[in-house]
Amino acid sequence: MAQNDDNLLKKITSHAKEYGFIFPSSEIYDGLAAAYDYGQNGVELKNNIKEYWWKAMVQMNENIVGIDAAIFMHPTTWKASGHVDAFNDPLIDNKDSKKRYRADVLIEEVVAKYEAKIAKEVEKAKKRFGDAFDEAQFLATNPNVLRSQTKIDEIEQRLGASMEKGDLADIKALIEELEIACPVSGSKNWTDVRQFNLMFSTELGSVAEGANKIYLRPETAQGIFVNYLNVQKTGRMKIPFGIAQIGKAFRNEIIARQFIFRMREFEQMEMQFFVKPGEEMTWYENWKAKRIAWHKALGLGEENYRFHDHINLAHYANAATDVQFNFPMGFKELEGIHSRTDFDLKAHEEHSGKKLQFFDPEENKSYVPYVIETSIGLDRMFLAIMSASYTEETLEDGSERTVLKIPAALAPYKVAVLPLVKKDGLPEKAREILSDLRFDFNCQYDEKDAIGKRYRRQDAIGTPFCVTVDYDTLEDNTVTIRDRDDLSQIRVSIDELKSKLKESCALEELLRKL
Ligand SMILES: Nc1ncnc2c1ncn2[C@@H]1O[C@H](COP(=O)(O)OP(=O)(O)OP(=O)(O)O)[C@@H](O)[C@H]1O
Repeated sequence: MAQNDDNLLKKITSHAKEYGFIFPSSEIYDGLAAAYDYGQNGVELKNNIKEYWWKAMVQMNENIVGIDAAIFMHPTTWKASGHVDAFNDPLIDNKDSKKRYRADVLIEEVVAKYEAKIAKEVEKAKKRFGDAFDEAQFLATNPNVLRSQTKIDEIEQRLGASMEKGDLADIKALIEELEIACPVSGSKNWTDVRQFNLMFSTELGSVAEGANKIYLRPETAQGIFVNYLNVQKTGRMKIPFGIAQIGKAFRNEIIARQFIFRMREFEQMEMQFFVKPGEEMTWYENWKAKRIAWHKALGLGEENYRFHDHINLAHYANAATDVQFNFPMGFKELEGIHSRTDFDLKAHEEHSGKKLQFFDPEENKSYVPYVIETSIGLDRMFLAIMSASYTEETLEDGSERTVLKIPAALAPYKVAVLPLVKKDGLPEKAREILSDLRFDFNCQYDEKDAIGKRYRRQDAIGTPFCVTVDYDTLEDNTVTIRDRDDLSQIRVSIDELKSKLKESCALEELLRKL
């Protein structure tokens, strides 16, 4: 996959719409900015991603359980968590174009340009030195690379420190020093930087009853924190233990764009792992390793992942990293792993006046646990899979195909059953096979058009296997299995069809790799 490939993102967006994965929300009214609906194939892929995550977290770990908390929470929750006072993004307007930007994103784009420069130098050197090329050595010694890297470090340190302190004047100063111009007007005529709170608010109850301002949760984590003792007591959980949750979150992002990468309504898969104070760093490293293994087991290409450790930490964290993925726009955050200390639980103790301590029978004392959080955006995971899977190929016979090489276990449909022709008892035989397979797999049946065209339709939605029923099937009870990726075809007896398909597309195979 090429970096910074706007064209690829456009292709994925239109493919996703054309093949029923993602539609713009309320499209008949010209859509709503940055809101999307998942279509008939999209919802299947999304559910499969959820299942992979849920099973890897909850089913495969005896000390992790799940919950499903309400989106609306008592408003004091968000005071305690710091979101009311500090869940802000710095925004800036260009006075000439009247366009609004996130000030930190404008600065990060300069960093991305230096990163692209480094990548270009590496590419050039690779071509020049061939097999003798030592990338690590090159990165550590090449003067152009070192200059760019120093610049990146300087900018990131300064931005991180100003964001941490909320020093808006310095963020503006940095924009001026870097001579950042508005991409629309080309001018450097900027307003001051202002804070903008990202939480959506609404009112609970009718105004007549005395309305109460409440928020749509901006993260699912707080629903876990306020329930941690309920779960611990009723589930007889002992530290260390975790609580997992999948659910919607809402953020009034200043600029929501890049398809489903940044939306105002999105879904998170979060897990909070409660540990003994002092043991958090061991667990932090442990979860980093586990989460990257979960990603890599999908086979989307190990080179597409990297960790980005935070130098400047949020007020609640004592260590944090992002799992970045090589999206069409370059490497960007896909998941965050944070050591959140006891910040949240202590804050909820203070604001609620309730004790949130765990009694540790081994130590014979009570304490507020420390927390390691893993937090991944479901929609971003969806986009990661779509970007790594989207492939345009020219086949041996010169024809073109667009194929989604989605990991088989996550594909919306695992198998399509296709009678070679629509007569002579083949459709009946195909339906008989289908009626048995559908207990184990999400299947499609298609008898319309020539077989080649039907294969293409399945390629476009990422179905890993097509089972073709032909005249021989009626004679010897065998069918052909066609592989989406290498186009190989094997003949198998109908009796072994299920087990053959299971070998390649059962979620179990993925989970066993972890
Ligand atoms: N607006 C959004 N749209 C889609 N997914 C999101 C959005 N904001 C956050 N996420 C997802 O939720 C995960 C955890 O949220 P977290 O608060 O750590 O994100 P973040 O650091 O604010 O993300 P970013 O820096 O990209 O805004 C992110 O890794 C991302 O996958």
